[in-house]
Amino acid sequence: MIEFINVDKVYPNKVKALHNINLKINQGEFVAIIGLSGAGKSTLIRCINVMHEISSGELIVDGVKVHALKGRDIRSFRKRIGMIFQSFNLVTRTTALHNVLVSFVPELSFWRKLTGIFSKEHKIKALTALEQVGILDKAYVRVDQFSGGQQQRVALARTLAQNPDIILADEPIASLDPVTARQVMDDFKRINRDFRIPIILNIHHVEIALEYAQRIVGVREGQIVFDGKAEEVTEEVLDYIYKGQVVTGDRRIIQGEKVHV
Ligand SMILES: Nc1ncnc2c1ncn2[C@@H]1O[C@H](COP(=O)(O)OP(=O)(O)OP(=O)(O)O)[C@@H](O)[C@H]1O
Repeated sequence: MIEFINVDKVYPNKVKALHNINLKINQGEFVAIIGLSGAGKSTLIRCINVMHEISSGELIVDGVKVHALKGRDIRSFRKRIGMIFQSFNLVTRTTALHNVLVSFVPELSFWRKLTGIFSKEHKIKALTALEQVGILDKAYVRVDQFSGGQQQRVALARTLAQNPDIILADEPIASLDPVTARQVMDDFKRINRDFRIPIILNIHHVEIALEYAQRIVGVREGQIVFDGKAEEVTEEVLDYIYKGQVVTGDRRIIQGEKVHV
């Protein structure tokens, strides 16, 4: 479980990106974070794997007090969390298989690092991960010959090969066309369903978020202003998340509760 308790994040330039975040995400959930550009979505996600440190409050992941981790403990904690980026972060001049194998480099013995020879076990794990995202037949193709969607699938395979406890994705479909974006979202959904890995992603495509995620967290100006099921997200809720307006005049929705104003 991921738990934010009264979390604030203030960047060194004094921008307060998160204000008093209280959020619990359970095993197996598929959560989409939505909100305007600059609302704090990336910051929220990146605090979970300590790419950004929280400024105050507590962040607890599967019993680990993440806010108290230091040095080597941060590095080993990060290994348990898969991270997918908009830009894929692949080594483009090499094959899909090699891109997945690269994720095993930190655990190789000195001579294997030196020779670049991966074990049979690592190769099986890498090929299995490529099969899980449906591109096993392209294992030996260089990724610079891949479409954006295929590249994102390689990135997902690389993450899966690490057996992550949680998958975070920061705008994973932002640079993909709508058809390819849905294929990548299908992969996320299948992985979430088959392995019960919680998936937390931030996304600008609201209609895709509502189609795929079970739970929607709306962020505005660093605060959670909506937290509820995808089915509960109406036009009115979207107006509230994106514009701060209460369209029908009598309801305000804060963290899943409907508060009369
Ligand atoms: N490294 C940083 N240093 C200083 N300020 C930052 C940093 N990263 C983000 N910010 C600021 O924090 C606020 C939240 O940014 P964040 O990137 O989390 O928003 P976002 O909702 O993910 O936006 P987008 O959808 O455009 O990616 C913004 O005001 C942004 O300018």
